[in-house]
Amino acid sequence: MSAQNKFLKQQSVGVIGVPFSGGQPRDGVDQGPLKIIEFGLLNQLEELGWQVNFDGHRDYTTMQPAVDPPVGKLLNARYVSAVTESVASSVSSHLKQGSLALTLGGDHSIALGTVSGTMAIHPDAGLIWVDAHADINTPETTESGNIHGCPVSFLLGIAGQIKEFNWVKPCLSPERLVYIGLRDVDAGEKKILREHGIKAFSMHEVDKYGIAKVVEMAIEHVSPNRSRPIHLSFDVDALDPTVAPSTGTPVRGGLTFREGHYICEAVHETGCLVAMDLMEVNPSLEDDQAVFQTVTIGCSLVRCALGETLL
Ligand SMILES: NC(=[NH2+])NCCC[C@H](N)C(=O)O
Ligand SMILES: [Mn+2]
Ligand SMILES: [Mn+2]
Repeated sequence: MSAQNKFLKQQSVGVIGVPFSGGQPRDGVDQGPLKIIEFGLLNQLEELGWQVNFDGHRDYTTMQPAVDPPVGKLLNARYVSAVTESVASSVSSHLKQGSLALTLGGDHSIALGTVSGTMAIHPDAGLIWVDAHADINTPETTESGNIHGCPVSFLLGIAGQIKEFNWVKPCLSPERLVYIGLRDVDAGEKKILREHGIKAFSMHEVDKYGIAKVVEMAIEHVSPNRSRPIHLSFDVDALDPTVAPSTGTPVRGGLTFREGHYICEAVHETGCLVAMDLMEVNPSLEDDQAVFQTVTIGCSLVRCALGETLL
C-alpha cells in the first residue's frame, strides 16, 4: 500500500454484491457482481494486503413486491427503494467498523443506497461520480422512468416528496459532488447542473486539460487539501465502449483504459477513499470477449482504487 488512509481504522474492506437490475430495463446487470467475484477480485484484494469481508451474494429478489405500478414516471419504485435501503445499511455497517465499503452492482440506482450509507457515517464526505451520464434526473425530468438515471437527485433532496422513498434523507450538498466523464446528459439534467452550480468535468474538459489535471481539480473540489472522506461511484460506462463494451447504456467518446485507471490511482493516493461503487457491468451483453474485457477492467479499476500501483 503506497498511501495511508486517514479515515479507515484498519486495512479491511467490506464487499457488498448487489445483484439488482430493477433501476433499468435490461436483464443481466444483476449478474455483474457474480462475474466480478468469479474472476477473483476478492483474492486480488487480499494479495494487495486487504482483509476482505464479503457479505456473500445476497438475494434481493425476495424484496420485489408482487405489484409495483409506476409512481408517476418512476418504474419499480418500491423495489428499488427496498433494495437501496438495505444496501445503505450494509454500507454503513462496514464503515462503522472502520472498514472501506466496496459495492458491486447491479445498476446505478444502487448508489442511492451506497451514498446514503456513506453519508450516515461520514456526513462530510465528498462524492466523485464517474459516468457518461449525470444520473441526476428528478421524477419530473426523467424521460425513461429508469431510476438508475435519478439517484443523485434523491441524494441532493431535489427529487420532491415521493412517499415510496421516505427513508432517503437529503444527505449530499451540491458543492460536495463532482462528475468526471459526462457526455450524455439530458436537457433537464443540464438545467439542474447549471442551477445548482454542480462541478462537472465532461469529456470535453478531459480532452482540454488532460486527465491528471481534471482529477486533481475534482479531488480538490470535494476534499480540499484532502480533508474530507471520498466516496467514488464508478459507472463502467464512463469508459469508452471499445474498452468496456458490456454495459446497458454505452456512449461513444469515453475514457480510455488508462484514463479510467488514472482516476482510481489518484483517488487512492489521496488516502481519503472510504467507499467505492462499481456499477453497470452487464455480463449478458455483447460476446464472451467483450464480457471478459469489461469484467477484467472492472476488477482492475477496483484494485487501483485500493492501492495497486504499476511500480
Ligand atoms: N446509470 C446509467 N447508466 N444511467 C443512464 C441514464 C440514461 C438517461 N439519462 C435516463 O435518465 O434514463
Ligand atoms: Mn452511465
Ligand atoms: Mn450511472
